[in-house]
Amino acid sequence: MVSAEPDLAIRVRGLRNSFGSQVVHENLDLDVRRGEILGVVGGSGTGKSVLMRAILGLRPPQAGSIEVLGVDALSWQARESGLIERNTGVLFQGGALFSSLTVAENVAVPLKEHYPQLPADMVHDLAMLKIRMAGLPEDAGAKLPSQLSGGMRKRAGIARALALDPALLFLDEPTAGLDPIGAAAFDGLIKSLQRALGLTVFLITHDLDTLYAICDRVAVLADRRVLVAAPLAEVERFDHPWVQDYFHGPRGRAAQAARAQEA
Ligand SMILES: Nc1ncnc2c1ncn2[C@@H]1O[C@H](COP(=O)(O)OP(=O)(O)OP(=O)(O)O)[C@@H](O)[C@H]1O
Repeated sequence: MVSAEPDLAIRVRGLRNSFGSQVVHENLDLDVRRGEILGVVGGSGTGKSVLMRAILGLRPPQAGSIEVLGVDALSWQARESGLIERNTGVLFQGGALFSSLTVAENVAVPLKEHYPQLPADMVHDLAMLKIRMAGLPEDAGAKLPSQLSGGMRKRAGIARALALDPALLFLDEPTAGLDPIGAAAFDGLIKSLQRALGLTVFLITHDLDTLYAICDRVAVLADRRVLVAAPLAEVERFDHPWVQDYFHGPRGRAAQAARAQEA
């Protein structure tokens, strides 16, 4: 069960995922290093979310191996022990908060599930701490998700993802639907949390600004596998039509120019 590569937070080898006759991944390999923010990009339908769900153990693959924090994620021991679940926080697309619970109650859900013996006032205090860490005002805790703006709902989702003090954070298109200023602020939050807490972050995004602002490396999904996983400068030079369109099309050029101006 102990990994031969302790600097890797996630190690995927030979992954195959399919739905009926549709093969989404074939022989896919990916490494995520401890303490990095890895941006995961690719065209729509290339299987970014399916990959995240496989790593999280939500949908077993047809073939391949997945190690998370040195543990074989596909083994029954990993599933039974809840070890990976306790060490991972997830922000799904749209936030996936319970609409009938307040923000504080939402953040308390994983705490109550994993630590049922914790006294209620301690659960509440911990939930409020995570809410503040996510950059929300104190009074957001008592509100329902429907009473928050889209950006605040995403912060509430981050607060819940941090509830169990995870080592790994999974974010599925965290800035989708945010205005550029809100998106930049959210990028800043992810980066500062990653630094302060030493998190490893697996970040699915279509947002070029996010890639340039906070990602240490970028993995590109295409042709059913990870084409390249490397620092941006290297990925930009990768010879593949999708990569060239994405990074050197009008939006890619704009994101690069914005970065150059800030530097
Ligand atoms: N439960 C499912 N049943 C059948 N097909 C599915 C299922 N989940 C995903 N797929 C298919 O797998 C492929 C990859 O889906 P996925 O959601 O991972 O793409 P994605 O890269 O995250 O796309 P997007 O950028 O649009 O969110 C798609 O063709 C999708 O239709």
